[in-house]
Amino acid sequence: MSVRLVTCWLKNSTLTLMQSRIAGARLHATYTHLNSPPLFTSSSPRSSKTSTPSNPITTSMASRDTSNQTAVTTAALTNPDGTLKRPPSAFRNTIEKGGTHEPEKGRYHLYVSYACPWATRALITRRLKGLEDIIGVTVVSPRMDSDGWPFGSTDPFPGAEPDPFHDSKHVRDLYLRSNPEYSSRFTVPVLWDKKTEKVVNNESADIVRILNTAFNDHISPEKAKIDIYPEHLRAEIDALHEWIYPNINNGVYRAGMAGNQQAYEAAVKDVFSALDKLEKTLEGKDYIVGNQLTEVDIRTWVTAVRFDVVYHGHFKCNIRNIRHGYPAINAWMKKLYWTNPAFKESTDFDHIKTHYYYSHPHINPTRIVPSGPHPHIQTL
Ligand SMILES: N[C@@H](CCC(=O)N[C@@H](CS)C(=O)NCC(=O)O)C(=O)O
Repeated sequence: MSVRLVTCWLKNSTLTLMQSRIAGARLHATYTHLNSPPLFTSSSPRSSKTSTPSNPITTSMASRDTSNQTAVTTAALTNPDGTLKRPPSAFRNTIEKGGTHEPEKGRYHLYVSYACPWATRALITRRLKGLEDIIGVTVVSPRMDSDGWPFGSTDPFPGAEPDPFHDSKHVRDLYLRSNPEYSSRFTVPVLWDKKTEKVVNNESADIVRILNTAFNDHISPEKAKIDIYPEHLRAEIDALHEWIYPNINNGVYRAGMAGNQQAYEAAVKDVFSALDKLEKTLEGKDYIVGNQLTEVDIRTWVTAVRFDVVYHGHFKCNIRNIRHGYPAINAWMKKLYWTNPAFKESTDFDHIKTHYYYSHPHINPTRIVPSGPHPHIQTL
């Protein structure tokens, strides 16, 4: 029997498809990998024609747009040495005035899963910037099947919705509508252009920055003023992404998806060393950088909020938990949840727990979703 396992992992510039073969009780995985260059560093080359300081999404994204679309034809799980591998995101276009995708009210749509930390980055940013009337959202079922993320019409699950515009059964149908030749992973989030029927971008790190600035002329001055990647903090933000992404955001996946003991132990060590460092960074502070909410908070928070609930158990990141082991991280995480509706309203623990425990049968073959732990963040 051949089973395609898909998981929820990424880098700010990568995505993951796992395809593995289960023969009897044995699981054999084949892996491919493509490295993706880091995005949006302060020193990234930019096109002076299309890039402005306030819009860090560049034409270099567009020029990379199709380069990897057909490059990954088999799924990646781990390398021969047991470490996690992942291919890069394929659609890297932007929304900008004068570009292929112009900022327009009602033209764009986000397809997300509440379970996915990368999709949740986009949801939080949309809410934070007050883009609810500008960009629609559709939430898929958290239970991935052999065709990937199903819409609510295919897999009725509380909170899961049908595709409002097409007869899509799965998110993959959108990708194939956009590009029938597409042969890589069918990941969320997807930023969709209803006018051109194309995926604009499927990389959450890009989408967060697109939403940060592209629609500023369409929202209230108050919301337009919110800038989560401010010029004066960019170097610091970029430097934080350099260690938070590999060791925390992707670190938990490196631990959970490790193919052997050695790879697992190395990953877990990285996770907890980085959490120790983050704890020190957050002591006495409400935000990770400076005195204001930035994209680093958003990108780190989506992992932190899943930590005790799924990464501690399902991904075996169980040296400490956030609740008891990291008071400063815990306080920062809870404060954002309870004081900023963008965070709480983008979080659904039922979708989160169901997705992880259901969708990785190589880790949890019974697909039983554990009763605990209760998401402690819900208690003040
Ligand atoms: N590059 C993406 C990666 C997103 C990603 O890996 N999403 C996972 C869910 S958390 C997914 O959709 N996986 C499906 C698959 O691998 O086929 C991003 O950051 O936006």
